[in-house]
Amino acid sequence: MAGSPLRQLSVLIRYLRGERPSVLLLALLVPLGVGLQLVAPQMLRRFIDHTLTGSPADLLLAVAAWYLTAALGLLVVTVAGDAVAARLAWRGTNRLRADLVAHCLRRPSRFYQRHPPGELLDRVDGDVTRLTAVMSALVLEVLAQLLLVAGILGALFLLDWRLALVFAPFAAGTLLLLRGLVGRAMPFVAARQASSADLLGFLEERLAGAQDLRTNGAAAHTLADLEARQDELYRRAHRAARVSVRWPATVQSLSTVSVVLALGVSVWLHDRGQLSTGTAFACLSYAMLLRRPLLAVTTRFHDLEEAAVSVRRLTELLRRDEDEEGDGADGVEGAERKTAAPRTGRLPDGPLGARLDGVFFGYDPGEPVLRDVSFRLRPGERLGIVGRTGSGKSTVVRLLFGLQHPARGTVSVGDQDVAGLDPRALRRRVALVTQEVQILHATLRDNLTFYDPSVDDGRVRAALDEAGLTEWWRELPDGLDTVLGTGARGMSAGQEQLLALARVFLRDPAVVLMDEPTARLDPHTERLLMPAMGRLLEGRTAVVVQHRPHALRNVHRVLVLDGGAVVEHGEQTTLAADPTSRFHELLRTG
Ligand SMILES: Nc1ncnc2c1ncn2[C@@H]1O[C@H](COP(=O)(O)OP(=O)(O)OP(=O)(O)O)[C@@H](O)[C@H]1O
Repeated sequence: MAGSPLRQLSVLIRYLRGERPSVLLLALLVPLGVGLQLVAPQMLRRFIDHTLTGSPADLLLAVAAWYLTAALGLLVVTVAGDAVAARLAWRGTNRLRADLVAHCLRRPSRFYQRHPPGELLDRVDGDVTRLTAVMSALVLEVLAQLLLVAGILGALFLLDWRLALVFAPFAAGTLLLLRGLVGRAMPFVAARQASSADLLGFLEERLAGAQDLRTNGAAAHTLADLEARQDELYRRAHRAARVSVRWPATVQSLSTVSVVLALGVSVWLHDRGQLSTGTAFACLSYAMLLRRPLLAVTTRFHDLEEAAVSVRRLTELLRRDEDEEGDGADGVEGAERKTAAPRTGRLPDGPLGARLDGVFFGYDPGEPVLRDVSFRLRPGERLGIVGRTGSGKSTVVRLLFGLQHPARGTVSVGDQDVAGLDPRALRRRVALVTQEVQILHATLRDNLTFYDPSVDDGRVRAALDEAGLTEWWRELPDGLDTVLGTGARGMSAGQEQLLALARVFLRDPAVVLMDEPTARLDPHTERLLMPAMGRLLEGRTAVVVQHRPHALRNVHRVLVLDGGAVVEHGEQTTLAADPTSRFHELLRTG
């Protein structure tokens, strides 16, 4: 029974820390329940023997009363044990779930590329819920049942040592067989669970993009894809079930053998006058009782193996892979980490400049995305970056925001190397606006303050006004308390983007990074956003990435990237007026 599933499950023990009273109560209830189950056949034995020997009625009544008391006691103990175990399991798994969510929140973007939301949901909720059921069953059933097997053998020994001699090898053999079987189904269960997570990831992705799929006529293909994945899941689930069902069937047959054995031995000893009728009956009761723990443990195997696979998947998710995923605290991709030195640097108050010096960078080794990129922005200066798709524009922004670090060269903000800055300190002074805006299912206030109660409503209102959302938010039914997001009040794409700007106004950063914030907006909405963007950039150092060069406004200088290299860099007005410049050509060709 100390096979691999139980070893896997032992990692859960740390989530039960602080639950000592409940664990102690269970440690009391489990043997008590086992004891009560063991005394019942003894009562029966006495009752039968007293009946056959013509004992007085009040003695028989007393034995019957004790039998009933034991049965009632067993009921109470079982219910109490179940309640304590369930509470223990819920508290433990809640801690595990919180640990997982905290871990996911610290992971860098690459982690989310590797684990789509559907798959994470399957782990954080599906796997953890599976464990809730098994954690209570594990503590109660497996321990109690093993104890019961030992107790039954002990009771048989007390009845007649020859009975124990017959049953001990049988029980030991069955347990040994079970031990050998533990873990056999795990690879199949793991394959089924992986397939199920894959299906959930697929569903989440396709449902999120339902509108695009429908408008582009890809619905039929999605359904065909779904069918293939469902078939695969069915095949794997079927295989796992086939392997898992073998063991209960084996134990069921062996249990039947044990009852026949009990009958045979009891009748033989009874016939020879060496066993009273009551004792023969008690022996039969114990043989029947022995089936229960063996069968329970066996049928629990399936759950145990499922849980063990879930634990393995969760441990894999929780494991920190420094080389691949960064240190988890700052969202920096580890492969691009330039230095392992602690990032504790702070930025000075007041306006900040920004610069890149001879920066080389690649997401994958041997594939440079930026090549010797340099520029310098004085405090309050604004740079526009243009270039074709894939030329490396967003990557420059990601480097300045500290999401990645260069392989060679230096990226600095406020004359400090970003690689040495505390990420939280950096993000207090540098803000990033992209085309992706996440609206939380929370109040308008919380959507701006991110649950920081120290931000007063006056500042929140001022930020909304500066973003040009005055009319909109004043018409909301509950003002700042109006709940936004999924299933609540809907917002247009332009309003969402303005809300993203309001978040930045509220933080009042020294440096603003804009990565194509208007890319998903139509030209009309884009124009509506321009005044707010102008106000946000005013007086701040900024880098604005634009795919469409004509949309580039409010910048002093322009940098043109091509294939990761700077091919042009100069004053926006000068370059726009020079018909030989790349910027002029981009403006002309759009
Ligand atoms: N996370 C990533 N992992 C691997 N390669 C990436 C990653 N992000 C971007 N790239 C690659 O790096 C190159 C530059 O990408 P980047 O997003 O910086 O270009 P861009 O100029 O901003 O493009 P666009 O205008 O389409 O947004 C591209 O070839 C892209 O495929």
